[in-house]
Amino acid sequence: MDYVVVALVMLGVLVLGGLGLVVPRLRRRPPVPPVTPSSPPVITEKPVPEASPVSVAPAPVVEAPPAVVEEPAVEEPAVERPEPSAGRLVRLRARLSRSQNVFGKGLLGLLSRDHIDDDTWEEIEDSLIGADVGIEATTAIVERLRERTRVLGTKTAADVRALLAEELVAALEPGMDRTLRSAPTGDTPAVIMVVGVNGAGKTTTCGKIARVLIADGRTVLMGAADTFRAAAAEQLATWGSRVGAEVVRGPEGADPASVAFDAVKRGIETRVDTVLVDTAGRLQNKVGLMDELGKVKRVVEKHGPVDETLLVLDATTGQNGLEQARVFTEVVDVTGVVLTKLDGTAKGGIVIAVQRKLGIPVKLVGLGEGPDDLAPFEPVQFVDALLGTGA
Ligand SMILES: Nc1nc2c(ncn2[C@@H]2O[C@H](COP(=O)(O)OP(=O)(O)OP(=O)(O)O)[C@@H](O)[C@H]2O)c(=O)[nH]1
Repeated sequence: MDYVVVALVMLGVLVLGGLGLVVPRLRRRPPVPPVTPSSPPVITEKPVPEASPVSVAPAPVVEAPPAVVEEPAVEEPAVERPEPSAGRLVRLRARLSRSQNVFGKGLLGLLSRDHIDDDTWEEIEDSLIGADVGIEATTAIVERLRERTRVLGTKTAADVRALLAEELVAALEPGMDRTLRSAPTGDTPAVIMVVGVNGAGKTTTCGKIARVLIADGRTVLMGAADTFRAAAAEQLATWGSRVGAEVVRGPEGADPASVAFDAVKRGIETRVDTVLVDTAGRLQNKVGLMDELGKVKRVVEKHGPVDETLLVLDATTGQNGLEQARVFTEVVDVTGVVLTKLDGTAKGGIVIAVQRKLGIPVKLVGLGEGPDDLAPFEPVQFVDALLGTGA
């Protein structure tokens, strides 16, 4: 019996001991059974917690299209702030690199020779003529240089550079008035007409001038009186919208004089400082078209005098452009020249020829296709750029 009691006690101890071992183990285990049923969501959740912002995003993104923040951006085509006009020639001086080769390297090299004989002087003349300075101006420049180098006994490169610079600046007639008459008279805006042959860069120049004026604090309106070429009005409208300038245009083929008249009328009503009138390109030998240009001017003058008539000349057309220019000056009283595309030629000397032939100041120069690649012309800076730094 005792044995039986002892065996039962031992059995009880064993059972209790076994339970004591098992229960703590069960407790230590992660609560697997509850986890297992919910494991599928856990798996999704794993990437999801990190990914949730993204995967949640699709929902708002669906709404995003209407809310696309681009819409307001489309509404207000951020009005640009053009670069100030001051210092542009200095900034763009490298654009004259092709001309710099002629003037800076070529001429300075010749003039710095130890002994300048007649052949060298002829080479110097050829360089100037090749750079479109024109025969008359070249003769005058070389004569003065010959005399001054002889009298002064100039030898050093720096002295030669200074002499050449002086002569080129003198040939550019620095005393000419190059201010752009763009200031209103009382309540009447200044009117600037832009004329020239086809493709010289008139529309582009109108847009660039608007930017120059706006940069200098003026308000501007443009009239698209180039009604031949539908794209011209479109082009002008684009230039205008970029700087917040109103553009007045007529239907395609409309009378350019009436569009120009309406533009000035609108400019007076809205009290802008300056009205720019773009005209269609025309060949100087087309009498009808030249008469039409005269008419545009006369009609605009019903509002008051035209303050500035700018002739746009393509510098790459060289001496040929001068004949065209002369005819324009006869039809409309040209008050200033804009020489475009000087960046694309080695013939920067055309500036000298233009002024000498026409007796009209070059007021602005185009040095590239960029919106702010138009610079007020300044003889000393221009010559400095032609001769290049360190030359
Ligand atoms: N490289 C260079 N290109 C220029 C310059 N000025 C204008 N152009 C380019 O010359 C081309 C003709 O310019 P437009 O302004 O359309 O000429 P336009 O005189 O109005 O032409 P029409 O209305 O057909 O007579 C364009 O491709 C301009 O980008 C400049 O200074 N440098």
